[in-house]
Amino acid sequence: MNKTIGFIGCGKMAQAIIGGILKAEKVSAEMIIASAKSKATRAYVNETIGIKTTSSNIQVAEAADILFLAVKPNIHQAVISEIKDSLKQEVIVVTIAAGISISDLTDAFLRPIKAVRSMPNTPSLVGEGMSALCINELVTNEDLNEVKAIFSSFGKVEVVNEHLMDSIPAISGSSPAYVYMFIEALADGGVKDGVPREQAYKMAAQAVLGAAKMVLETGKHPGELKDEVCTPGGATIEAVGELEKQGFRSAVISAMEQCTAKIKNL
Ligand SMILES: NC(=O)C1=CN([C@@H]2O[C@H](COP(=O)(O)OP(=O)(O)OC[C@H]3O[C@@H](n4cnc5c(N)ncnc54)[C@H](OP(=O)(O)O)[C@@H]3O)[C@@H](O)[C@H]2O)C=CC1
Ligand SMILES: O=C(O)[C@@H]1CCC=N1
Repeated sequence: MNKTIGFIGCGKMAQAIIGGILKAEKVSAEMIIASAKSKATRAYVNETIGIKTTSSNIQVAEAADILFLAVKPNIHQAVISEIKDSLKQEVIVVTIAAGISISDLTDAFLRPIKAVRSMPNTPSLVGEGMSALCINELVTNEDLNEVKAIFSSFGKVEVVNEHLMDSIPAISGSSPAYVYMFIEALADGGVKDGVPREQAYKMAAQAVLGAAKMVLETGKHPGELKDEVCTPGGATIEAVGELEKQGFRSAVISAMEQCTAKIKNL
């Protein structure tokens, strides 16, 4: 792709996206430019990821054909005020910020812009991201295909109606955090029984990866796949019974409700 991709903000999520794009060889490092607040982040990104970095958000805005806003939601508005007069005419602006709506974006620019609201996740770094997108009416089919090509270079992408966007972080944007907690807990349980910690992490992570692939590749209902593991009268159903007793599923659903409530208030 022969487009300059700009990132304003280059923290954990932007680094995962840039790493994913570069690994997929979709865009070369010279075509990506990012700004960050601290010298430490700029030096780290420049040295470890190999892209150009700058302290000037305006420099990024002036260069970008596709401009990612990858700062926290609470400074989104200030960053847009700073760059709004420096954009290329046909730029596509992509926010990754949780809770920032298309109308928040377009209102802040004070002129019609091509706007994409997205919710990616950090597994983008290893090419296994899950991103949801929605667009405004100025984004053409060609623009959308270009944006989808970028997101699909580092994982899967779904276009959704904007009214669902506040619910996506709980499912796929934030959920890697809970999955890591689950992997840690599985490993701790193994360590408790004497399994060496490194082996326990590998076994737990591979079991999660394999189970996820089974859902995606067999097309079977997760409940059916669970039933296939539960040998009648065996050990797994004992674990399943205990998880139900401890409120495993309702804990996950309540956690997601908290996550979505926070997104709506960011
Ligand atoms: N982390 C995740 O898993 C996900 C995050 N998001 C969204 O991504 C966005 C960033 O989150 P995350 O990467 O976790 O946060 P980070 O704190 O890691 O990154 C924020 C970045 O913004 C930079 N920054 C701060 N102020 C400015 C400024 N005035 N101008 C330019 N850059 C600035 C920071 O610079 P410095 O490093 O120097 O402080 C940092 O690089 C958020 O809106 C979040 O909702 C979306 C999906 C998943
Ligand atoms: O914690 C957050 O607010 C962001 C949104 C999704 C993941 N991280």
